[in-house]
Amino acid sequence: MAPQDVFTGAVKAVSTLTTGYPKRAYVTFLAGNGDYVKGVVGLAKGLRKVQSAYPLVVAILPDVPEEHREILRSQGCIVHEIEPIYPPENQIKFAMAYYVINYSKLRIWNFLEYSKMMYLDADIQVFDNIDHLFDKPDGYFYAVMDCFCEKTWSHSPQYKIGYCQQCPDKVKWPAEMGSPPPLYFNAGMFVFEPSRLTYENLLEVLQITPPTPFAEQDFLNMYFQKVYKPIPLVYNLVLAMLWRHPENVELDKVKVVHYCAAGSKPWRYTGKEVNMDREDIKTLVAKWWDIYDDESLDFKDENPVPEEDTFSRSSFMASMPEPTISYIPAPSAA
Ligand SMILES: O=c1ccn([C@@H]2O[C@H](COP(=O)(O)OP(=O)(O)O)[C@@H](O)[C@H]2O)c(=O)[nH]1
Ligand SMILES: OC[C@H]1O[C@H](O[C@@H]2[C@@H](O)[C@H](O)[C@@H](O)[C@H](O)[C@@H]2O)[C@H](O)[C@@H](O)[C@H]1O
Ligand SMILES: [Mn+2]
Repeated sequence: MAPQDVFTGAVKAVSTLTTGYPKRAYVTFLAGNGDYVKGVVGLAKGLRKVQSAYPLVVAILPDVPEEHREILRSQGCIVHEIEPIYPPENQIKFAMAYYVINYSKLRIWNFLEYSKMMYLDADIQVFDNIDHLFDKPDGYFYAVMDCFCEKTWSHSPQYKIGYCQQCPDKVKWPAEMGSPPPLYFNAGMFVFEPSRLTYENLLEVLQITPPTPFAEQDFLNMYFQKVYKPIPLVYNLVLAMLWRHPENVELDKVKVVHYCAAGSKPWRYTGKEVNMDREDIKTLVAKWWDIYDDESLDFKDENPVPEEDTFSRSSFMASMPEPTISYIPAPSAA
């Protein structure tokens, strides 16, 4: 079966069958014992600030230390340990060497207790409520279009001729190069449906797909090409858009900011890298810190439950209908 056929024919997630209630959640990914855990804490607090109705699940690799896992639980996150996924043997030079760990993100398709999820990178912040995206019709893959103008794309034919899907009429795709590349999304944010069938097929297809510079982002673009639906950039502002395509950006309307430009990770920000001394970047980094430092946004655990109950409680909560009130995650599931 071609990838997209498997996707559209996918079996609904178990949760819809067992509870009748569509279980929804945000999900992010955390690897290593470094400082990305600060990104996840910021994201958890940002979702609380916009009163999201859904919990934040964190897919963590085994190398995330217990201390970091505890920090995440104390912030109301539901912590799921996953096994890494590696691409087939290859000599590829990834755009960033650490991108090889990002294939592990694919485990989230196996989070079958949820019928619909929104993946958000840990270097993303949500400044306005975006719960409505969960109501988008099933059967598609929703994400924001990326930009090809940064040096990270210098390996690509589009970069070499100065073509970018964000401004397809500026440098037109030459007819002699065939049809222009299909619309390409940034994989830092997307709305998807967990499914056993899709999950197993993703892993099968991955093992026969030669890796490419943008790792799992390239792979996901290939896999979901036929069912990909672009959504407005207000849902994932890739920072490079500010200097590459300012005409496409209305900063005061942006709901989600993706701190993916080199030097823009707020928890590591020095302002020294190219473009990092821009006033809009300084403002966006400060906005991230305002949330991270806001103690009123810390999770209040009214009825703590000992850790060993975490999973039983979360599976119990998994069978309960979604809370219709603001973001109060399973008291102890986190
Ligand atoms: O050391 C790392 C590197 C990456 N990540 C996770 O992998 C995602 C993708 O990496 P990154 O956001 O740095 O890629 P970019 O969007 O900047 O290309 C991050 O947001 C994190 O969720 C992580 O947990 N630890
Ligand atoms: O592993 C590949 C990564 O590729 C993407 O990041 C890139 C991409 O957006 C480029 O277009 C930008 O130029 C670059 O800055 C940025 O880091 C995703 O954000 C990330 O989640 C992950 O999938
Ligand atoms: Mn990112």
